[in-house]
Amino acid sequence: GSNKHLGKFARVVTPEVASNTTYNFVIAGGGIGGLTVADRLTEDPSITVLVIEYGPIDKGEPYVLVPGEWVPVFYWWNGITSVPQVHLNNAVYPVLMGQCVGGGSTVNAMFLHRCPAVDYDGWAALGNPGWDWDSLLPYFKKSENFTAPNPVFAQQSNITYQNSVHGFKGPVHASYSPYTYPGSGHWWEAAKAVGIPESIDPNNGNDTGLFTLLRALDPDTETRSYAKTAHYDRVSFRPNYHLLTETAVSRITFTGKTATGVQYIPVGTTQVYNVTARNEVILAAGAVHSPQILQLSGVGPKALLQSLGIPVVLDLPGVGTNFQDQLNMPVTYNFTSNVFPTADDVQNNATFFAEQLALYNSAHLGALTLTAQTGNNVVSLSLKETTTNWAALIALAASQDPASLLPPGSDPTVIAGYAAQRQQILELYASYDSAIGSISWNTGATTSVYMVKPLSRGSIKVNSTSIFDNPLVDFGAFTDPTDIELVLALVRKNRQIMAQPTMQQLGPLELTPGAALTTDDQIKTAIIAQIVPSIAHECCTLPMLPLDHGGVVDPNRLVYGLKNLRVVDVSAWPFTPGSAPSATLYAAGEKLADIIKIANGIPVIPLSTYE
Ligand SMILES: Cc1cc2nc3c(=O)[nH]c(=O)nc-3n(C[C@H](O)[C@H](O)[C@H](O)COP(=O)(O)OP(=O)(O)OC[C@H]3O[C@@H](n4cnc5c(N)ncnc54)[C@H](O)[C@@H]3O)c2cc1C
Repeated sequence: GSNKHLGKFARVVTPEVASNTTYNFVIAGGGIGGLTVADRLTEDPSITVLVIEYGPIDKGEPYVLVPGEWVPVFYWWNGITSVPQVHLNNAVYPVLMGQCVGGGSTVNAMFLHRCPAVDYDGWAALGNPGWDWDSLLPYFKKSENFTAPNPVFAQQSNITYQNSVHGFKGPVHASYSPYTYPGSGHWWEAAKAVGIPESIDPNNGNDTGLFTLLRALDPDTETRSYAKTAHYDRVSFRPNYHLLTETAVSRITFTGKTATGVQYIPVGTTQVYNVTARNEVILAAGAVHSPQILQLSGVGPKALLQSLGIPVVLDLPGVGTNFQDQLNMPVTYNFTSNVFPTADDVQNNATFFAEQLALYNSAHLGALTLTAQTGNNVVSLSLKETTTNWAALIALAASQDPASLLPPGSDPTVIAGYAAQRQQILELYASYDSAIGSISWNTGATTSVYMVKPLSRGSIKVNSTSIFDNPLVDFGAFTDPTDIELVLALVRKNRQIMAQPTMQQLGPLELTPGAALTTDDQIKTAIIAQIVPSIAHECCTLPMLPLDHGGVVDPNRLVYGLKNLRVVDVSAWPFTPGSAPSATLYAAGEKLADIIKIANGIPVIPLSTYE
């Protein structure tokens, strides 16, 4: 590896230094959850923390820092694909995730959005006190450094916001790109024309309606704000915060049922090291790899572990179940009279790109302040706002037998938890405040139709005893027949928006799925062929649910049946809430740091300090 032990204040350590040190906390994975918690725990100079991250530290390349130069193919888990998706013509799909310090936040599309309050309330209702909206809101504020847009620009671009729901002293920058493509106004008016209300502020607990995207963007430089800058660089003077990069945590070590540390292997080597965690081992390797590490450590469904000869520490049936993502049905167009420029011109028009790059470099303005390939506006829709057929779709979902939608032989506790979740989700389907989908036009050839509240469930299962082999990733896309109907409803809603006069002025011709496809069956056939079952919002594979509901962690995120082992990443969510994950992960990381401090007798800094 290329790590060096850089001296007294530098915290990037070698494998040898790490293994010769005893830490209070060892964190597996340096993404959003891991770095947020590491930062807050090391506020106390007497507490030592080691973060072990599989990937490297980025070098501040333009494709990381400059939104308009973003391409999500660097610092990622290259080469992981799903198992064939039975309900998608047996196609296989990439599994996009970040592999670097900062994890997904280094490579993501920078949308920084909270989810609907009722979704978090739904988490709490499933047996998780403390995870409702009211409990999370102070932590959302603590995590955030919100900068209001220039008032003239806000007026021109339909941006509204409520200062009362935002935080102004937190480490993660939240701001609006100071540029809007001219086509945006056409789409905004079209969405209004079909009756979609303008949102006052989609981060106030109701994220449905029509709004402008908020981004994880430093407004002084218009560069990415991410877990590395917010929770690592910002505190890089702390000698008690160690980071070991390009190293895989290969398993958790136990004495009896107590986690005592981890084993790790520098990537590209076979050398195994051990490190001790005096207080806790904290899992933060993301929704695919946290369950992989647990299973390799002997914690998971007994039959799976035994099939690979892994000694069983604890038979815990929920580990690796309940896998979810959100789905994207891209709809593409030819426009006969679109307005120049569009998001596509950043990619396709070298003259426009050069102009915009010069503007960005000189004044931090222009199209490169928007994440590549994206526009600025989104509509987020409840089921009732999506289709008049909503009651029939809820009835269709209610008529399913949960057990028959999970793999044969699923544990009864997992089935019970799935049934409880479905009941909760059906209530959310009936609510005007919870989104089932979102639609956004990039101002050029593509509209993204996201279905964000699936009922289908997949799984993560180890396939070998080596951390360096990919686990089997099954999205389980469309195992519940309701999900495709929801996508269909969203595709039809998108057509309604495109049919409005202000969009018709631009002359859109739908290329895919294609204007010629008009019947439900025709469109559904195209959805099956063209939908992407992931928008890199993988989650929920070590769910925070009661143990008799297939849960893996309790509301304090401690793994059931074991001591000193906690989960702080996206894998602990019970079900996917209706927007993008990162804002929630930053807030949850802040909350979990307080939970961990209290459990370990470490003084907590009062939340009021951050208001
Ligand atoms: C291309 C892309 C676009 C996205 N767009 C958005 C967006 O616009 N808005 C949004 O909110 N979210 C977006 N997301 C999702 C968001 O970034 C993730 O949900 C989030 O980063 C998950 O946080 P986490 O802490 O759970 O895990 P991660 O941030 O994924 O961190 C996990 C870390 O653990 C490391 N790791 C894995 N295995 C091991 C091991 N064995 N040993 C040591 N380390 C290990 C990984 O390398 C990774 O760095 C996007 C994600 C991607 C990939």
